[in-house]
Amino acid sequence: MPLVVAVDGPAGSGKSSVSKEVARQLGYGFLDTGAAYRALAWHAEASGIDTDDAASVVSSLPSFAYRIGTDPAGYAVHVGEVDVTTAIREPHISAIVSRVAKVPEVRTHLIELFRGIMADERHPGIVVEGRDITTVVAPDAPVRILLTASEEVRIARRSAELVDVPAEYTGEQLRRRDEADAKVVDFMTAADGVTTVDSTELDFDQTVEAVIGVIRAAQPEAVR
Ligand SMILES: Nc1ncnc2c1ncn2[C@@H]1O[C@H](COP(=O)(O)OP(=O)(O)O)[C@@H](O)[C@H]1O
Ligand SMILES: Nc1ccn([C@@H]2O[C@H](COP(=O)(O)OP(=O)(O)O)[C@@H](O)[C@H]2O)c(=O)n1
Repeated sequence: MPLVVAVDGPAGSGKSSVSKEVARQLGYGFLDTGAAYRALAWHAEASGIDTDDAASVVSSLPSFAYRIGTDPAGYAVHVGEVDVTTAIREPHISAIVSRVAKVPEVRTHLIELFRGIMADERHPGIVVEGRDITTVVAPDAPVRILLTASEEVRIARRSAELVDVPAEYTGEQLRRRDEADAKVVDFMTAADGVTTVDSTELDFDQTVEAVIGVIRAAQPEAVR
């Protein structure tokens, strides 16, 4: 089993970009778990399923042919033969993803898939990021981090990525999604043994350094 670095946090805190860069610098694998929930929402929509109906969402699981690599340099997400890497980031997917993520059968199914990917990892470590990694997916991970930032900063970061979308819409959507997601798992407060990294006042490189610092403190032999 590789060394697991578990990272949770709210939308726009930097989980994905920071975890990917940490993995690259340490020669580890990287797993973005949110991509699977997004891809399932995409798949349900593409199959003409009503994402408000939990039973229909569950019925789409057997045909959900999900593939994601763990190489931080070659990040790509596929459903069957379709490359959905860009499509799953679109605002209309962000708007419906919480509906599929709250279905217990969906979570059980995807958590099993994540654990399989972690067990198969060939790099010496893997950085796994999402909402329930430190508490449910890998509660025994030797390094567990909650990556946070103020809501204002998180909205500003997401808005900077979505230049064609009005900032008020992006802000409202991010707030609404965090609120819905927080009813399913708590990713706003650090569980016992989880170290908080607050990136509000840090730039990207400083945040990467802070996360590597937490890994170094917990596992000195893992980081030269
Ligand atoms: N500490 C930081 N300072 C400035 N920008 C950051 C920082 N961390 C992440 N970003 C940027 O903010 C945006 C959102 O980060 P992302 O990794 O997608 O967050 P999450 O996966 O938590 O939603 C990205 O454009 C990323 O490059
Ligand atoms: N471990 C996880 C990861 C994501 N998710 C769900 O997947 C959605 C997309 O996650 P994401 O990490 O891509 O979202 P961002 O933080 O990048 O905006 C979240 O809004 C949650 O509904 C989850 O329920 N559990």
